[in-house]
Amino acid sequence: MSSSNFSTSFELSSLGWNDSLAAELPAGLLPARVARVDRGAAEVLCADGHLQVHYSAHVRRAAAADPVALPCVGDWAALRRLPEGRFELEALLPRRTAFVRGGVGRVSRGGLSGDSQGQVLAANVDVVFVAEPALHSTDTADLGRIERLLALAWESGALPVVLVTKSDLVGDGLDFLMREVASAAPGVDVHAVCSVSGEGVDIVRGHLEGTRTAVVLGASGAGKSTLVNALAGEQVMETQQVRASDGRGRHTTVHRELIPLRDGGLVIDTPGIRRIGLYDMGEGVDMVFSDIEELAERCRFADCGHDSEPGCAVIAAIEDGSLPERRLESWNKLQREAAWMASRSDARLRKELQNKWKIIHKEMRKPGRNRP
Ligand SMILES: Nc1nc2c(ncn2[C@@H]2O[C@H](COP(=O)(O)OP(=O)(O)OP(=O)(O)O)[C@@H](O)[C@H]2O)c(=O)[nH]1
Ligand SMILES: [Zn+2]
Repeated sequence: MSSSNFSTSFELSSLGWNDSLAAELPAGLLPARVARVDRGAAEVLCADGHLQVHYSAHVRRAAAADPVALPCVGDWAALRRLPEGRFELEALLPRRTAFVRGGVGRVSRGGLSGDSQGQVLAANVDVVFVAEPALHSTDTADLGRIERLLALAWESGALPVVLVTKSDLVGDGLDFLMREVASAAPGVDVHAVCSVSGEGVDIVRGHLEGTRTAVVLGASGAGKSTLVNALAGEQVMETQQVRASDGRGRHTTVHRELIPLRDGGLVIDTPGIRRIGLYDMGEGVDMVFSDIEELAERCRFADCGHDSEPGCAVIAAIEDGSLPERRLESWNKLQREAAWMASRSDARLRKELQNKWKIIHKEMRKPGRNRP
C-alpha cells in the first residue's frame, strides 16, 4: 500500500505544533500529527496533507518490546521521506500526556516511564472534558461518575474540566446542582452547557484556545457527540438522533479520530476512549479528593482510617457539615477500585506475556523452521 494523499495541506500550528515540539524533531524529518491508527500504519495530518504512512523498522522493533511505543491518536510523529516519494513514520516525539490502559499512566520526566506495558489510547491531550448530563432519565447529575472520570482525567496528565451538559433540562434547580457538582470537583472548573441552544459552548471553546487538544469523557447519551458538533460548528460526529432516524450514508468524510475544529483547537474522539471506564485511576483518585487529603493531614493519627478514630479531622468535617458524607464514601469506594484495578491489570499483563511466549515457543517448535 502506498501513501495516498486525501486532502490539501494542514497548517502545522493549527494542529498544535509549537517551538518546544520543534526542538524535539530529529534533523531531516518532517512533523505530522497522528489522526488515526490501524495495524502497522497510521493516518497523519501534516504540511503535505492527510497521509497514510507505515511504521519504520525502528518503530516496529520498539513497539514489539513495549506496546507503549506504538503510535496512537494525538501523537506527534517524525516522518522520513523515502526515495520513491512515500513517507514512513520514523519516530515519535516525547508525549506530554497519555491515556494508558493497563500499565503505568504517569508521564515522568519528559516521557512515559519505560517500564510500563500498557496500551496508549490517546496522547498529547491538554484538556479532558468530563461530560455529565444535568438530567438523565429521571436522575440529576451522578456525582460519583464525575469523580470516577475525574480520576481518569487527572491520571492522564491533562487538565480536567467538568461540563454539566443538557443544562436546559433543569430549570431553577441548576444553581443548586452546579454547587453540588463543584463540591465533587475541588480545584476543577465546572460549567453548564446546552449544546441545543449553544449556551455555554463559547466557554467550553475557550478551554481550547491556543490550539489545545481535548477529549470528551462521559457515559453514553451524555451529549458528547452533540457537543463536539456544536464546538465544530458543523456535523462532524453522528449523534444518537441521526443514528436513530436514518443512520447510514451520512458519514461520507474519512473517518478520523483527531478532529481539527474550524475555530481552532482539536478534539480526539476514539472508540478506545469512548469505551473506557475500566482503566487505571492510580494517583488520579488522590487529586479528585484533595479536600479530604487536606483534612486527613490534620487527623491525630497519621494512619487514621477516618472511621471511628479519635481526633479524626475528616469525621469532624462531616459532623460540622463542611464535608458531604457522600464524598468520604465515594473516596473509599474509588480507592478500593483503583487498588483492585492495579492488581488485576498486573495479572492480565502477566497472562498476556505468558501467551506471547507460548506462541513464540510453539512457532519455534514448528517442523521445518530454521532448516534448509
Ligand atoms: N435537551 C438537550 N438534549 C441534548 C443536549 N445535548 C445532547 N442532547 C441529546 O441527547 C442525546 C444523546 O446525545 P449524543 O450527543 O448522541 O450523546 P453521546 O454522549 O455522544 O452518546 P454516545 O455516542 O452513545 O456515547 C441526543 O438525543 C441529543 O439530541 C442538550 O444540550 N440538551
Ligand atoms: Zn481521620
